[in-house]
Amino acid sequence: MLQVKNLDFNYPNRGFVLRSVDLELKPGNIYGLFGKNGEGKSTLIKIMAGLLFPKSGICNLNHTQTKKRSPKTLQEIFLVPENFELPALPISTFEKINSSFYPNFSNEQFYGLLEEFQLHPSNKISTLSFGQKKKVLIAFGIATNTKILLMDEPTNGLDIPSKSQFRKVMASAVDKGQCIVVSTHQVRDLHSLINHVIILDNSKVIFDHPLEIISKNLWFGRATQDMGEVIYSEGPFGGRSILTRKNLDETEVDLELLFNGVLQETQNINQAIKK
Ligand SMILES: Nc1ncnc2c1ncn2[C@@H]1O[C@H](COP(=O)(O)OP(=O)(O)OP(=O)(O)O)[C@@H](O)[C@H]1O
Repeated sequence: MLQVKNLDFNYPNRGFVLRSVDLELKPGNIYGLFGKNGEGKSTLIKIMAGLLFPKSGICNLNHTQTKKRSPKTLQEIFLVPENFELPALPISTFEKINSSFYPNFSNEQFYGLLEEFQLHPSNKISTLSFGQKKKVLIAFGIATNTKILLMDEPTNGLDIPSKSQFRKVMASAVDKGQCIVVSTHQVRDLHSLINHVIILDNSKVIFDHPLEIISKNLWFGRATQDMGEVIYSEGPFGGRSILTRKNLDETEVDLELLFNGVLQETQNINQAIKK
């Protein structure tokens, strides 16, 4: 569905932010996009949304380059950016003006989500807090039912109850055939939500695997000496570790541990997955 091939990108007069990036994003998946500060997550998401153009290589949605910004392509992509400005209008007026750009927009879904987020259609957007504005945009983004839904740090600005509300809404409200990309540092907020992990480091994609394959091949937890070879460990012996799974019972993927492990032991972890 969304194909990124041999993509390079740099801002004017700056070094490369992205180099030789290859990705193949498929419908029905929720991708977690991780990377340290400044590794290019927002840049990649903006390229996917057709807001920035690659220096070389391609980013295609269903064989059409997003940089061409054709209406047919743009009506199938929605981006919830990290920072944004919304007009000083009641939420319902914002919906009426903007929903017409998205042929699969569902009013019912949008107003249902607003209710879930305890917002009223008559609320004037300019009077809302940043977190509440973000909820308006998240609800709107989900209700667009676009083929691609891109979310850059969606839980940034949400309070603790709203973060679990976000997970609940995402799990139940998103179309199961959609392709969703969520970039965040708050890996715990994506717990039980994503089913594919992408990690950017040093301008490159260094990890790109489905959660199912990760949990099939890696073991996460506090290891004892007889359990086998530790690939990555945090703290002294007995700290949280990643092991090759072999005959060990399946464990839940610890996203934070995986992220730290991949940054330190990129090759060994990728090898353990490909064995
Ligand atoms: N408009 C811009 N002009 C020049 N350089 C930029 C611009 N926007 C971002 N950069 C640089 O590009 C690099 C990647 O930035 P980007 O915002 O994509 O990273 P990120 O992974 O999303 O970071 P964070 O996790 O901090 O949000 C950084 O070094 C940043 O300084």
